[in-house]
Amino acid sequence: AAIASQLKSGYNHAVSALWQAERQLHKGMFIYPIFLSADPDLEEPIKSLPNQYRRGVNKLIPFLAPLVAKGLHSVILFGSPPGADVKDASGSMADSLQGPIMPAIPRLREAFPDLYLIADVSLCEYTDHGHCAVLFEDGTVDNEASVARVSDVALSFAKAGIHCVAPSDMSDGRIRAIKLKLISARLESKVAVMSYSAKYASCFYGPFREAAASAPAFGDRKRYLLPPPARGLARKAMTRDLQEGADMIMIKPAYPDIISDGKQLSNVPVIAMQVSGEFAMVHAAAAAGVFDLKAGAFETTEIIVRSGADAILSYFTPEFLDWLS
Ligand SMILES: NCC[C@H](CC(=O)O)[C@@H](CN)CCC(=O)O
Ligand SMILES: [Zn+2]
Repeated sequence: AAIASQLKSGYNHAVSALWQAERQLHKGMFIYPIFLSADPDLEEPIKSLPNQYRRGVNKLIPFLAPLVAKGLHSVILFGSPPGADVKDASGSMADSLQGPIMPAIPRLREAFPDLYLIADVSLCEYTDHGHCAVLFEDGTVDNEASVARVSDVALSFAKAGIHCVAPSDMSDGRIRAIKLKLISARLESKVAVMSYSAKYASCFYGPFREAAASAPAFGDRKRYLLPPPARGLARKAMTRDLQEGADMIMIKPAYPDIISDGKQLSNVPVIAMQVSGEFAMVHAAAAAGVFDLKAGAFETTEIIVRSGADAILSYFTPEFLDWLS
């Protein structure tokens, strides 16, 4: 019994301590969130998100080149729309050739042939009401119209050459609708669907909404994003999206228990997003002297990976490309 009680021998060296980590951080698991502007030459810092910028494609390509050389494997594109004057009820700028995403996809594919390109599919940056949905007159979500619109946007991105569409709207049935449209376009084997399956009505999205001008004009997202105390609903949403054909499922914010549940339920990659507020909190804590920034970035990310995440959307991606060998 005394012998079994000895633990320290198992991690008494950096190498055996490394082996205690069932899952290792590596560059290939980082997906860098990009705020893409419709103005091709724009490059402006985002106040609420340390070291993050809104960029047009002409500035984004030279910015990404050294990161790709350092081992960046994937980016996810979030549109930051040209301005409120072009927003409307159905978010028509989302997949417009005058919008931020459509013109950039072929440019990025050509500039970085090996980079895995993901596009967020959401309407909130483009709708005049700021919701990730199409609404009825009374302001409630019209699920059928939302599914139709979101799946059309996903198909547009697919036709433009994106590798993976990531619908973040949480409309019921949008995964099946997107899959069917990809099949009808003969793109079902070329374009993956990464479903934001367990997306919560979290307070941790604040900095993003400032970055992408995507805050709801009225009300909140509580009627279509999951209530933070919910756990069974997340399991139900993840199971449903997997049955509808999701190639990967995403959890956001990066809640460890929900990531762990997702890993149990899923035979495909489980992706976690360390969202803007979680990222900004690490910076704010480090600035307040609570802990060293690098230590905080590593530990919060290692917790996400320990919980089961196979890939992570992280605003710390550029730093990890330097920190990881
Ligand atoms: N749909 C895009 C914005 C959405 C938050 C929201 O619903 O407002 C998240 C991305 N899908 C924000 C992510 C973040 O905060 O980093
Ligand atoms: Zn949205």
